[in-house]
Amino acid sequence: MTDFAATEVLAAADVRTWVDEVAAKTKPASVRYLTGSDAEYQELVDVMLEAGTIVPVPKRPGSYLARSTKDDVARMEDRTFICSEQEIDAGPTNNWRDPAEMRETLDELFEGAMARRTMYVIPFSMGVVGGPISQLGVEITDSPYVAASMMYMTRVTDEVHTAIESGDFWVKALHSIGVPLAEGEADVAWPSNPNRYITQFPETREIISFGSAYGGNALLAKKCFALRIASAMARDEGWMAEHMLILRMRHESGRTLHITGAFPSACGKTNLAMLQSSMPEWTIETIGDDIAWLRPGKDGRLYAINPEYGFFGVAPGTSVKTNSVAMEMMERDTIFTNVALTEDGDVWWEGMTKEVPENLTNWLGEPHDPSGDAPAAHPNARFTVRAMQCPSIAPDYDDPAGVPIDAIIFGGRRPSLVPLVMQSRSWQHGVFVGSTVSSQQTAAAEGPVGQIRRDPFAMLPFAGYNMGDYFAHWLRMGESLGDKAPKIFNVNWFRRDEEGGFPWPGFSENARVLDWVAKRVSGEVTGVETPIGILPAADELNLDGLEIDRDVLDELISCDVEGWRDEMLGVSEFYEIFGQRLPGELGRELTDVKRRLKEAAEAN
Ligand SMILES: Nc1nc2c(ncn2[C@@H]2O[C@H](COP(=O)(O)OP(=O)(O)OP(=O)(O)O)[C@@H](O)[C@H]2O)c(=O)[nH]1
Ligand SMILES: O=C([O-])CC(=O)C(=O)O
Ligand SMILES: [Mn+2]
Repeated sequence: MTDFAATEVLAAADVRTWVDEVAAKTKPASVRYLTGSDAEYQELVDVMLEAGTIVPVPKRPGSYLARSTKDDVARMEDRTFICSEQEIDAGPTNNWRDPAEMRETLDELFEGAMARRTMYVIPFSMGVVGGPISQLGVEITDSPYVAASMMYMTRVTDEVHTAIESGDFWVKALHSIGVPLAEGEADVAWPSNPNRYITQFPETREIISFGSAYGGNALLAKKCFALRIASAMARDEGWMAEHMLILRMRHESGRTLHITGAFPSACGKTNLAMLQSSMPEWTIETIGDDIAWLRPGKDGRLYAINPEYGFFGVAPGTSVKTNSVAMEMMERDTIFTNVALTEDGDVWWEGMTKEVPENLTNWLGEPHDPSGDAPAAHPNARFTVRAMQCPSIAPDYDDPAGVPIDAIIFGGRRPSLVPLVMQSRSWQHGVFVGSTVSSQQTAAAEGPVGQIRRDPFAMLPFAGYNMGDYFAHWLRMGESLGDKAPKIFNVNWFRRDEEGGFPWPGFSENARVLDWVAKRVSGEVTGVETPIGILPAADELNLDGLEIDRDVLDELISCDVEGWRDEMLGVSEFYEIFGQRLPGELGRELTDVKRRLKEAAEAN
């Protein structure tokens, strides 16, 4: 059954055992081990071209467009399960299933699931193989789209087998689109099964995903491993797995700082990571755009790596004006998913240019109707590209030791109330701030777009265990880091004015906020103490060359006491769901904020 001759990969013995077991159950026509070569990538491309899964994008060498079905365009949070032995260990924010029951359900679904398909075995490393913060995994999938995407997003290499053979830990990640073919049955361009399960078994560190081929549901190294499984590993082993970008700020004086930022899906991580600074004294280097693994180093500081090898970014809204770095990065060797196609063979999406080109083919492959409401590209259309193609990538972005973090920034999409930037009073207060992050929902997940929900640490859909315990883990990390802990901030680029516009110009101008963060880290500015945290004093934000009304800006950096008192009622309600698992420290922080707000209200 197993077709070793095809690649001559000497797979690690326990990988082979697992592969044989899965193949015996799922009954693929053949098994193909990948080693990460260009020839293999080309082979996957050829398979997909033949099947109609992708079409070339002639204007961009080595680039392709994949069109999914209408129902397989985003993460599906209601089909995502944490299968811990005890329900309480999944916590109130996760869907829980009993692991034995879940396995039984999946066992049935996987029976013969890969019939007449090729089963790909993909050894991958998150971080450089052998790095002190790195981890290994093997994904099995019957989707060539998933296999090709994994080759861009992770380090696919048979060195993984050598490391496994020498005893290194690895994660099993099993995926099937769940569409076996009957004898002679023709395939469709985007096969997927509407009966979907994205399951994580945090205790045995396993992932099993069925039915969907969409990124977050199927590229199992990403959200399933690097966040859900890794967060559980990190809790047990004293490190952190976070939904964070990582960037380096380099000042013309030579000073450098490293910052991580946790914003919910489609709330600006990729854009901030690739920021083109509007302040000439600062240059930004990209280290990661979505996931950070952090570990205390020998010097007691917190070090972060980007475990990924590529970017799976949101296309709509990306333009030469908003993110020229990303636009340049996508000029070649990019897999686009669910974008529109122009008449002359280029990709297009809403926000890419002001003018909508004529005669677009929309993401469904149909003629676009410019007079209608439907967008040409799906709002969660994505690009997949290797990190090294990014013009702003830090030359040492894959240093296995990571970079020492000076500041952590939380944020979300809040049309009102939440100021442009704020610093927490302490690590503990920062954990309170992170635990209360909330944001308007975006198209990155199925569900109502625009509704505000709590998304603590931007990890609501990604914590692999009880979120109350996750808060406690953050508090513990702060205790052990002591005065070497990064400073914690909160930002909001998404305030709206009465016309629905963004009063803060955002994008490159966010450099001005990073500049204030840097000055707070060095102690060059003092800020103003308010009940919710430290806000910039009126003259502390550098506004040189920026056209913004002073009153508008003042409102963006003020504390609306009454608004915040209401907000804290919502936080109290949210905290109740954690019961006994809510760390006492956070309850006390909430009481303190409420008291400070009350005092401020009475002083007025
Ligand atoms: N108004 C405004 N929009 C922004 C800003 N930064 C990003 N956006 C828009 O927000 C959307 C998502 O931005 P991304 O940077 O891709 O978000 P992300 O957090 O990386 O998203 P995921 O890949 O889903 O994790 C895009 O349409 C951006 O154009 C900003 O500063 N201001
Ligand atoms: O995981 C995905 O599918 C895309 C992504 O980055 C997110 O939703 O945060
Ligand atoms: Mn992103």
